Amino acid sequence: MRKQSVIVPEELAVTTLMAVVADPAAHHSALLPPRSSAFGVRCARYKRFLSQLDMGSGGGGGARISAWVDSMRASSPTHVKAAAMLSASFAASHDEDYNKWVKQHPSALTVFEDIVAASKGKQIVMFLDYDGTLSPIVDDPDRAFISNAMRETVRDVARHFPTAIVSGRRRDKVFSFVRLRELYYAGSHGMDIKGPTKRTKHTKAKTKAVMFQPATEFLPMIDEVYKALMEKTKLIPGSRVENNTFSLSVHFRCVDEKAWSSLAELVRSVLKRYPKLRLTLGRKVLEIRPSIKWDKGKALEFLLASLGLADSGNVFPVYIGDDRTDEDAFRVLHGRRQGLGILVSGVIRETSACCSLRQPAEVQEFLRWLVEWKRSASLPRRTEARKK
Ligand SMILES: O=P(O)(O)OC[C@H]1O[C@H](O[C@H]2O[C@H](CO)[C@@H](O)[C@H](O)[C@H]2O)[C@H](O)[C@@H](O)[C@@H]1O
Repeated sequence: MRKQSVIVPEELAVTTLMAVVADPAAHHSALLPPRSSAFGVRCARYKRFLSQLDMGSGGGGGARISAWVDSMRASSPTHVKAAAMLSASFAASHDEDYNKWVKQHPSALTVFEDIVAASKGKQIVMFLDYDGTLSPIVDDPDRAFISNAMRETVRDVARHFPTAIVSGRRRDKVFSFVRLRELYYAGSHGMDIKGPTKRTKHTKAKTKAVMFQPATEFLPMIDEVYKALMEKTKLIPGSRVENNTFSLSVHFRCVDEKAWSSLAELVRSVLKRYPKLRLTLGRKVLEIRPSIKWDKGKALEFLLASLGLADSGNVFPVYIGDDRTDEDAFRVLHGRRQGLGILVSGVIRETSACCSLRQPAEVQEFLRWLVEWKRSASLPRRTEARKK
């Protein structure tokens, strides 16, 4: 039995401001593979899809920023509103909606048997986001540690399937948390890719050389903006700028809501001079990155190609992520009609993922099940081989 859910004010505030500025392009979410699905539950079709917030700093960017600031103000719940949201009637009606949503995006644990049936005969490739997926969201980005148990689970996963971590963070920072050399790492939202430095049965010698950085020309610009933001954000208590090498994160998790608009204005004023950079919104974080056509979805495609699986019909990529930036990868899977996107969320979210998991603990459970399934599936084969 799944736990009852209550939407938290933070999620509501961010979701509301996203709704105001997002691209209302229609999009359908469907279970993959959509036609030959072996899954018992079909995903619903969404009326609208909130594409990733993209506030280019040039041209109309200013107007869109104001919309963002306005919606931020409008959507920031006061304490009274927050208390009302947590009232019994709010919780009950939200639970009803949430249960409907979960029917459309079933728990990957509930439909586990269907997932492995759909992957039968195919090479599973695992793509894992880091923050909010492998580690819980915490106030201090430098302390978003992965647990030892999760690390061991990911290590086991990598023994059985080619595995990549795809993160908005700096590649070396993610590596310093995860410390598994047998994985692929795609940092800076996929703009900094490196293959495993430890050989596994999935990583042939040549994959060691995998290295791809499509945005190197932006490094001086990113560095300049980092310095400017570090200086200016000193004025906003609780704000924090993180240098992710090919992108920057301006955190507002610890900023008083009353100062959000000042922070947004300040970021806008810096970015005005850099039309080649764009701004997107994550979980209480503004992400600044080059406006090149490269994202986590492209990184997924690049990694499949590096594994020699780009055009294979026999590949089953599984992408697990919690962030809006992960939607790019979910969309790629949707477009390829291949594999499975799993959104990590305990609240209703518009997504192109087919399945859901509520939190990192459930991600770990799912990964463990996958390893167990793979081990037991290869047992008879191993026994046969020993007999010969
Ligand atoms: O792609 P991801 O691996 O999910 O990285 C996205 C951003 O994650 C981090 O920020 C988020 O997690 C922090 C720690 O829990 C939290 O304090 C923050 O509010 C979240 O937005 C990371 O610090 C960013 O650089 C990443 O871009």
